[in-house]
Amino acid sequence: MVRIFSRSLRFRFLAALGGVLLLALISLGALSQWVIFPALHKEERAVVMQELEQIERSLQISQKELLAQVRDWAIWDDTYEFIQGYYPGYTDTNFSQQMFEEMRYQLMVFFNAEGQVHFIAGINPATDLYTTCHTMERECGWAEGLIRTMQASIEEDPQQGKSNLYAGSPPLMVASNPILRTDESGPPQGWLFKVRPMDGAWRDIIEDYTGLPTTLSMVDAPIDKEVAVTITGNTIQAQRYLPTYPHNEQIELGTHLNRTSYLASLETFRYVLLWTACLMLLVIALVLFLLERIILKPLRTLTQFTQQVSVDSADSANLIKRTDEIGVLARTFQQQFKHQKQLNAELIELSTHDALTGLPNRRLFDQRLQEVINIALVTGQPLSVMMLDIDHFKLFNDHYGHPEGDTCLQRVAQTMHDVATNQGFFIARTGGEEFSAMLSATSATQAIEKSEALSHAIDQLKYPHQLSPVAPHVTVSIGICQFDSTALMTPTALMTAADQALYAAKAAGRHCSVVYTPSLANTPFSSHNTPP
Ligand SMILES: Nc1nc2c(ncn2[C@@H]2O[C@H](COP(=O)(O)OP(=O)(O)OP(=O)(O)O)[C@@H](O)[C@H]2O)c(=O)[nH]1
Repeated sequence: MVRIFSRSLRFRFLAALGGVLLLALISLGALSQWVIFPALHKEERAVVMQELEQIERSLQISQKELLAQVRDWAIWDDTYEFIQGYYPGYTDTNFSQQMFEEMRYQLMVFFNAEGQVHFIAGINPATDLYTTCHTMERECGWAEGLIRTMQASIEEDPQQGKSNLYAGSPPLMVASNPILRTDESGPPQGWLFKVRPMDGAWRDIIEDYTGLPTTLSMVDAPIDKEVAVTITGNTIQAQRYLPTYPHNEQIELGTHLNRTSYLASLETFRYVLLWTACLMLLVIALVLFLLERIILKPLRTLTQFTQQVSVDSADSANLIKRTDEIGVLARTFQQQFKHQKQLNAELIELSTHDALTGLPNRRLFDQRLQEVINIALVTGQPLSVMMLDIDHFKLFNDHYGHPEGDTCLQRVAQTMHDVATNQGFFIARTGGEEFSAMLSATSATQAIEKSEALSHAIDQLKYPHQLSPVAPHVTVSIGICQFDSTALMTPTALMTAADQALYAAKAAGRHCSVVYTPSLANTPFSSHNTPP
């Protein structure tokens, strides 16, 4: 059963479809895992990196702005005079805590042409007190470290005119420029440094400007990469590691992005994926249902139909009525069946009937005889058989010719058939001009009556037989034998006995009926054509 199912069209189709479906689902999963999800993630990284670049640009703008401011002060004749000691009122006129706070400066340092401190102004980050000094001692001691770094920078690069980031808490933005005349003629008379803290206020400005969350901190341990992207829970962070002067520390400038929208698109995609898979399953289920209804079920019915299992069922009737290919096939099969049935019937007729007379032949007679003997044995009813032979038929043939002999055989056979049908017994042509009859529920005495009816009917034909010494017309001799159930006669023995009775009839002058008696047992048979 399992084997038949596994070979069936339905199973093979289901297996193939299952395979295709599995493949499609695996492909969908693989596509999501290795193409779509990474693409979404890449896009998310690109977005956060873009935002970081925006913040970096703002930082650069901020640095340029500070540089522009320091340059503005450094290339100013007042400053030029001040650094040479010609303008004593310069500091009173131009410096105040308010100016530092408005400009968000932490420190301004003027160096003379020898690189020595000329003037310092700044707000101490520890005390928030505004101080001005001419040396880096006492009130301005807090700035000493910074000032030494600036001096090292001047020694390293007297050209200055640049902006650097200095390590610190908070980190610092430092811009410097040589002090020159307004027309920038002549050698520099010193250097001016401006320091702006990159504190919370600075971050707020950057955030206002970019609209992006910004983080800024010193890196504890050095990191050997310029940029990093990390994901923590629902947040993706991007960090840029900026070097500080004099290149021994790093500032981490970063931004972060809430992944809600990314996770939402991921969720939407998964949802779409799930629904696609469900839809695929639904479509396949629908296809299978339609396939079953439209093709497989009719095919099954057609198969049963072709196997002749349910030719007459309602399903088969519906099958015949169909207008599609299956209907055409079913009608073709039906025609074939009819034709085959007809051929079979003709074949059976040919194999069991005599071609000349149309009467049953010996084969059918022998089959029936065995059956009626079995019935007689069961029911105990009498059974008789007859053997009939046309008298001097050789003379008939010799005189009238073989074709006329055939016609005579047909007329005699038809007459005997009519009588047999009328009297209710079975008759067959079992030899050339020899016929045999079997009479169920008939004793030998009753059989004599029927044999006489047969003989009389043939006489009535008055079929001319000029050379017959018996009569001027065709006559028959008949041998009769009743089946002896007690002796358990075989069909052959029964017919042999009837043949012996026929021989006796021939011997008795023909045109008569003789019933078999045991005294005839030694009579030679099948020689009813021989007695004179
Ligand atoms: N026309 C024709 N003759 C046949 C056919 N079958 C057998 N015969 C003839 O029937 C004849 C039988 O002859 P015999 O066996 O000598 O018997 P008979 O001449 O009838 O003599 P008895 O039987 O002794 O009366 C033969 O001449 C066969 O040729 C047939 O189909 N057609």
